[in-house]
Amino acid sequence: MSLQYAIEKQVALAAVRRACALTSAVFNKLVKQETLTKDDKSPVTVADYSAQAVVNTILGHAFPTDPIVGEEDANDLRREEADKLRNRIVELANEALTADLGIGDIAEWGIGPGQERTLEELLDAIDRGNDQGGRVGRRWTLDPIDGTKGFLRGGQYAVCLALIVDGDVKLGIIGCPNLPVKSEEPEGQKGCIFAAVKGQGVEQMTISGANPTPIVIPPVAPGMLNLLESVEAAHADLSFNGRVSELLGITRPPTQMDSQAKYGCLVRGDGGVYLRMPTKAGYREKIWDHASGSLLVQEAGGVITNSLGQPLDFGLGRTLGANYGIVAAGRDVHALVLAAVQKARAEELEKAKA
Ligand SMILES: Nc1ncnc2c1ncn2[C@@H]1O[C@H](COP(=O)(O)OS(=O)(=O)O)[C@@H](OP(=O)(O)O)[C@H]1O
Ligand SMILES: [Mg+2]
Ligand SMILES: [Mg+2]
Ligand SMILES: [Mg+2]
Repeated sequence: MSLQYAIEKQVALAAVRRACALTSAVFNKLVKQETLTKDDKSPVTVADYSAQAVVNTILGHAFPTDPIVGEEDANDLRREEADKLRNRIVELANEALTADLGIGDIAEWGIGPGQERTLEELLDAIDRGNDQGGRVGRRWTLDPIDGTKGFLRGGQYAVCLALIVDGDVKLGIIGCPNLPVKSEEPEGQKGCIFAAVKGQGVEQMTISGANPTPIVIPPVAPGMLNLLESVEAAHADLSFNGRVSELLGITRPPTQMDSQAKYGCLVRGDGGVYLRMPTKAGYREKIWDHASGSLLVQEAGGVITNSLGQPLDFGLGRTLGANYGIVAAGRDVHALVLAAVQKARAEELEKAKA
């Protein structure tokens, strides 16, 4: 008997691998040489659109009735003046879709030599990401490039794809083209993929899908705890994180890193705590920014909650609803971290009253 979600995992890995190859190619060919135009760079790049086109094309082929909650849409691309951008997307997406079959790939998923798509097909594929999410049914959620700013800086970014059934994340993939395979060798081989299936644990493999290796969050040696946090100060309250570190007696500096690559680092033990508190009232976290990471944490033996200690709810729509931040850590440290977060929050409220 085959494992549950085995086909979904194979297809999702194929899609994420092709999107990772595409984003790496864009960085090497266009970003490094500064040939992206201003329009390509802000607020989303040609790589975000092309990667979403590739992943949604493959999902649409393999699972034609599954809705997709994707970050991007093709509205701006359909404008007359976006013709250059459109041409680039067709070129990049087709290069990725028609590349030779790799580990586990099957041509029936619409990939491999000769499987070019037209501009209209690719724009429609991007717009397949327009599902509104919800409590009932099966759907995918995609962040074609999480950490777009990290991507443009040549730092960390991730291609993130998850399958959600009745609000519960069943499969989560995070592709990190720039992440060192071994954290102890930061200048060594780069590019890894993390894959988690509910009830089946987490694997780390190379960016080509080779050497899948099960991983669990290792116990943290005393004094070795540190925080994994955003690079962008607008995305997380970094001074709050400083106070939490102080309360926990953490002396190691935080690791600042863009994207859900942070969740990959957490599960393999590069830093013991993921902490992300809101910076401004009103911002709601998007499901594609945390679905894959949340399953990784749970399947690697960790705990992920909001700052009230409640589970994250992926059945509310495109967002996680009211934002009480996100706290993730190994099972042995999560309660300690949560207590420190709540103490720091109470101090803040006291100060605001005074
Ligand atoms: N105000 C605010 N608060 C919280 N989060 C926000 C905010 N604004 C944006 N975003 C989302 O942050 C995503 C990037 O993830 P990170 O914050 O982990 O990495 S980073 O260091 O900020 O790049 C980023 O994902 P991408 O858009 O895919 O890059 C955003 O969805
Ligand atoms: Mg974005
Ligand atoms: Mg994102
Ligand atoms: Mg994104």
